[in-house]
Amino acid sequence: MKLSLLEKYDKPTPRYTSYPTVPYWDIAPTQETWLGEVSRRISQNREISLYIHLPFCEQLCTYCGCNKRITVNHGVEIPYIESLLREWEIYVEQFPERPILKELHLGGGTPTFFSPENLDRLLRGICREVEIPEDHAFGFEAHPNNTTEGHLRVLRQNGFNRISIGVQDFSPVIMTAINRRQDEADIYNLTRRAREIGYESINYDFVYGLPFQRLQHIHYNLQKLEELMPDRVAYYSYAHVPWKQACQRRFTEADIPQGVDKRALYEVASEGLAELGYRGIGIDHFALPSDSLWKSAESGTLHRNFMGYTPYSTNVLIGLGASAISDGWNTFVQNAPKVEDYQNAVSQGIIPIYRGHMLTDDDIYLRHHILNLMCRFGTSWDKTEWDHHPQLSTALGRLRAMEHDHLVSLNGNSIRVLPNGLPFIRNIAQCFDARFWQNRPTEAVFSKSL
Ligand SMILES: C=Cc1c2[nH]c(c1C)Cc1[nH]c(c(CCC(=O)O)c1C)Cc1[nH]c(c(C)c1CCC(=O)O)Cc1[nH]c(c(C)c1C=C)C2
Ligand SMILES: C[C@H]1O[C@@H](n2cnc3c(N)ncnc32)[C@H](O)[C@@H]1O
Ligand code: MET
Ligand code: SF4
Repeated sequence: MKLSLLEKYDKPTPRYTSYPTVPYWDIAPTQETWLGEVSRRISQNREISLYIHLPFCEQLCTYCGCNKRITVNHGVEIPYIESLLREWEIYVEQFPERPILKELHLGGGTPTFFSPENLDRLLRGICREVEIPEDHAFGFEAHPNNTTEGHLRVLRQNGFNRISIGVQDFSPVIMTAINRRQDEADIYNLTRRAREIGYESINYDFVYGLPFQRLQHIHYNLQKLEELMPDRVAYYSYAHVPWKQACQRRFTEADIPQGVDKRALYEVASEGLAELGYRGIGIDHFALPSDSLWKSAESGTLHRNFMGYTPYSTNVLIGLGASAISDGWNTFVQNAPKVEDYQNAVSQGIIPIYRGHMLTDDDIYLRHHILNLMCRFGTSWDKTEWDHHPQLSTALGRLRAMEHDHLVSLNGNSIRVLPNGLPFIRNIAQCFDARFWQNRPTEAVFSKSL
């Protein structure tokens, strides 16, 4: 990659898991409005997705950008499960019909911090109220150092067919640098057992740009990938957001690969993955051609929400738990991030809406183009849009500079991302982010785009 391009575009940029992005949300709906909206959408179409946030971890990984709570006290498990079930009950009381649960994701923190028995109790409580279709995608984030045979079995019995293993990097020196205890043998065993028990899709999460990470570490990861061949791989760019995550302040900037050095890590990883037969999907995702994510990318039905890329686009995504985000297509809400605040509110029958947003017609219009760019690397419009959406010509004005840099090609009524532009897809999508350009942040909010 040319240094000049990298210097020009490697700026703080949203990841576009939503539009508008979270810092630009304005007015949250009331609980009544939100539940009314959920109910209205389910009466149109019963398919829903569910995200459950399980925030506890025993040990703090210093690179981590997620909402987590570190504790070794497992006494927190049962009260937290009770809160989740209570929150679910608030939703269930409002459902006009029995929803069809198409997608279920347990994220964290560390879902496998919870005992298999407690997870079983949670899932039975959830699934009692829904229909589960034959073609469903239930997955969980598994920490290799504490996922047991018991977890694999109990989750499989509850319909789970996907597992996402947090590998991050195979090299012990990198694990030490980020204060993460994890054994290569655990990843091997977990992968093998998950296959034997019947999980259909195994994903590995990796991160590039971690402190002290060099090309040799990426090559080592590729060697392990060749042996283990998970169905999917996510290779995330390390999001360095020390203003938000105090734990990241333990790294000095000099320890963290940046600029061309960081970019080279990704390029070696993605070339290596291609040689192993993986296909790139959107940003930072790869899948074998047999995997549903690749099939949906091929057929143009790929979708992106708060959980990242997904083959499904359901009517409503409900997020349960501290900090969880719900997406009702025209309305977003996020729960209180602090565990205590979340639990106190729920115990009083209140969904702790911490912030949210009701999309305007302009937001909905611009999101359409941003989703097309993030999922399909191009977007188009028809003539009438010019008259009704003045933001279109403003966005195209911004894209001309990128055309000059051979990142995109603009034709009468469409744009297409060129191969040179793929690394800059977040920057390209940002041309349509009217809220960003109207009110550019004066302080650090987003991680850098590369
Ligand atoms: C599957 C688990 C989730 C991951 N992220 C989210 C979930 C539910 C939710 C989420 N992630 C971000 C936002 C901010 C809003 C937005 O960009 O639209 C939300 C609501 C972005 C984000 N994610 C991470 C960081 C440090 C940030 C903020 C800074 C930035 O814009 O980059 C960390 C992180 N979490 C997840 C991933 C894959 C990841 C980093 C690559 C999972
Ligand atoms: C859910 C997944 O999010 C990724 N993840 C967690 N924190 C960060 C960060 N700061 N930057 C990039 N990726 C991160 C890990 O790969 C984890 O497995
Ligand atoms: N906590 C688990 C891990 O680190 C899941 C991914 S990080 C949210 O492996
Ligand atoms: S990376 Fe996973 S285990 Fe580590 S602190 Fe973050 S959520 Fe917890």
